[in-house]
Amino acid sequence: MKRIAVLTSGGDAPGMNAAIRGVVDQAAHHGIEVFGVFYGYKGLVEGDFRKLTIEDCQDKIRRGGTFLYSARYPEFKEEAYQLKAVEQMKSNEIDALIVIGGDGTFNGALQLQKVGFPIIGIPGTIDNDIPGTEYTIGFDTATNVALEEIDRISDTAASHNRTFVVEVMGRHAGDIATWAGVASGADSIIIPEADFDMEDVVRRVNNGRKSGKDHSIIVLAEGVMGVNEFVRNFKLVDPEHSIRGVTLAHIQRGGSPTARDRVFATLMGAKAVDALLNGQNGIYMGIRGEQLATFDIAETLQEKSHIVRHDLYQLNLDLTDK
Ligand SMILES: Nc1ncnc2c1ncn2[C@@H]1O[C@H](COP(=O)(O)OP(=O)(O)O)[C@@H](O)[C@H]1O
Ligand SMILES: O=P(O)(O)OC[C@H]1O[C@](O)(COP(=O)(O)O)[C@@H](O)[C@@H]1O
Ligand SMILES: [Mg+2]
Repeated sequence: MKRIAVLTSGGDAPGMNAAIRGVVDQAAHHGIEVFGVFYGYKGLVEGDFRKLTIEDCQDKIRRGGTFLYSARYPEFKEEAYQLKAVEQMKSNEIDALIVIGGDGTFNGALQLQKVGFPIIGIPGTIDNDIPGTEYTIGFDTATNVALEEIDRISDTAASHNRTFVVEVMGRHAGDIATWAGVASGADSIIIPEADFDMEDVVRRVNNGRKSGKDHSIIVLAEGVMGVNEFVRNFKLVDPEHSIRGVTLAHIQRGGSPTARDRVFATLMGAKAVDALLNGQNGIYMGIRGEQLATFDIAETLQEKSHIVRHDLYQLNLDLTDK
């Protein structure tokens, strides 16, 4: 193996730069060249790539986003585009590809493997929604950003004895909501993985107030419903309640990555290179029990679905049941 390529795809996630740096520096350590592909699969199809140097990666570790840029490129679901991507890599003497992204990105990589091109995945998405691994790059930073914003909102909520509904990201996954909710001591956490009853939510909020709380926080995962709809529904049960809604949106995806995101991303980047050198293909790097673990991409995507931490969700239910 003399030359490999790396790309980032789907929603950017803080820590992707650390993973790219891990790939480039580990490859240099083994005397392998790395080509950086710009704009995910779009750049792969269009041949938008160039050799990355150690200098390119210097200092990127502390920056959010991805310096290789990202794209959502639905065309890549078509075989003709996949074959074009393989042709681009072969004509540039690229022997293997490392993809950093979410479940969609992994599906794209699987197609490349099916047509005979070696690939390795690195889970990069703030959603933490890839089956198998307990952790995806960017989840820790996004959760901490959400938490910091909830803390700020709590100051103004308390000053007016208000309830705030804070909508956080996660597409179909309740991970950011669960973790930011438990970490902020929220009165209620609403996630797509669990049914909820608005009467019960209102009861918990009002019981909290009767117990002496001066404000209330509800953390709502975007996959359930929009924050305005939630506030409207809340008011149907308790029309006089002083309640406001906030959507954190893309604020959660930006900013300098946490140490956890940088460290795991670096580890997975470096070990992805080692895996290619060991002849491995079609797997992704993940974390299980705080240790590096590898998972078969095809098997994982076909047979497993992501599971939110129901124990943490239940913990919050218990703690808010007065
Ligand atoms: N089934 C698929 N086959 C081929 N490529 C796919 C497939 N699903 C997604 N992709 C590619 O991966 C990209 C990123 O997927 P997306 O779901 O947007 O983000 P993420 O990888 O973060 O989940 C898509 O824009 C597309 O280029
Ligand atoms: O940035 P966009 O295109 O508006 O997409 C928003 C979505 O991207 C995410 O931030 C990350 O999701 P992916 O990792 O699947 O790209 C989701 O939480 C959110 O629903
Ligand atoms: Mg996704």
